Amino acid sequence: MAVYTQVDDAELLAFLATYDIGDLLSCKGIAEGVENSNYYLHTSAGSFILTLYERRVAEADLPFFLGLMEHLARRGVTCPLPVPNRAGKPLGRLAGRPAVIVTFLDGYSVHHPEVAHCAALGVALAQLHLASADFPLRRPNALSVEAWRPLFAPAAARADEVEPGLRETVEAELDYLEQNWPRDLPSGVIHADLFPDNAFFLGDKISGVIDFYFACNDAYAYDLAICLNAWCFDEAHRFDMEKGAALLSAYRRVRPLDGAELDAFPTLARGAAMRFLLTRYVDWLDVPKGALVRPKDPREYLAKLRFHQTAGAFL
Ligand SMILES: Nc1ncnc2c1ncn2[C@@H]1O[C@H](COP(=O)(O)OP(=O)(O)O)[C@@H](O)[C@H]1O
Ligand SMILES: N[C@@H](CCOP(=O)(O)O)C(=O)O
Repeated sequence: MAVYTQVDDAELLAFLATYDIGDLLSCKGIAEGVENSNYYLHTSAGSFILTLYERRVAEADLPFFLGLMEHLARRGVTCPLPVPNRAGKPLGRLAGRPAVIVTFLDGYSVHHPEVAHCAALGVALAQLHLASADFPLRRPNALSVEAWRPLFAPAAARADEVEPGLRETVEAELDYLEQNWPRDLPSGVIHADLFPDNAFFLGDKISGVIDFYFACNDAYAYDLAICLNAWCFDEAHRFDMEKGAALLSAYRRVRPLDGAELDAFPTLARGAAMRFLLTRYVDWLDVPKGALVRPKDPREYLAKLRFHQTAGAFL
């Protein structure tokens, strides 16, 4: 359960009194997610999500994330909308944390996506890229290739506790990625964390996308590579060619990839595996005391990285 910050009742009621969202009927910590503290709020006016932003979210970036959700919603991408408080502001403070209330989205996330889900995601991702193209704010990707070595270095000595040989694998791969990382690909605002738990479905159709707190400006094809890794491997971490083909061809029907994006894709897929391997690895070693959270296994992304190191081109 991702609840890092416990909110006491009196504080919560005082916070909710600054909103026009009816009377509180129930408030429950949410048993998913790893980054922020999320609570499900049921009020006399409906359902909402209360998010308290934790260690990886810089307060200065919140106008980008909240503005992006409003921008995408205006362009037909179903995503949560920040609810303004009585003073007209979406952002408040609760239990010492920046906090927002957003609208609740119907739908469910699929734990084991099928081919049809991957195809639907490909369309939704391409539409998201087109819809965000004229979003005026910018946020560089704070977790791109330049950030990976500084993220790993302080924790490198403990890598073999997680998996023998992990340190050497990561260091050699960082050398490769730093030398070969593609630049000047078509870029814009990307979601950067569109995992199955962040896409909601009703039937085979995507009903909404959540969790824009890693969104940033970066290469569109990198976002596609992140999704390929997150959606198109089976539970034993083996690549599923049919799902990969479904995701990529559905994406390309809405937003074609150019030659440079196709050439770069294998390296982007390696980088996308490295990025989640590293954040999972550092989180695995450092679960905050008292947090109700199930850290995600870095070895899943080590397996995906190893696949891409040997797979070469598959587009
Ligand atoms: N707007 C929303 N509507 C419905 N459920 C939501 C919404 N936002 C978050 N959730 C629920 O909360 C969980 C955690 O949210 P998420 O944004 O992924 O958290 P984190 O940033 O901590 O990873 C989601 O998996 C989902 O079940
Ligand atoms: N998707 C990331 C972790 C971020 O968690 P999320 O619940 O916000 O998607 C991973 O799987 O490592």
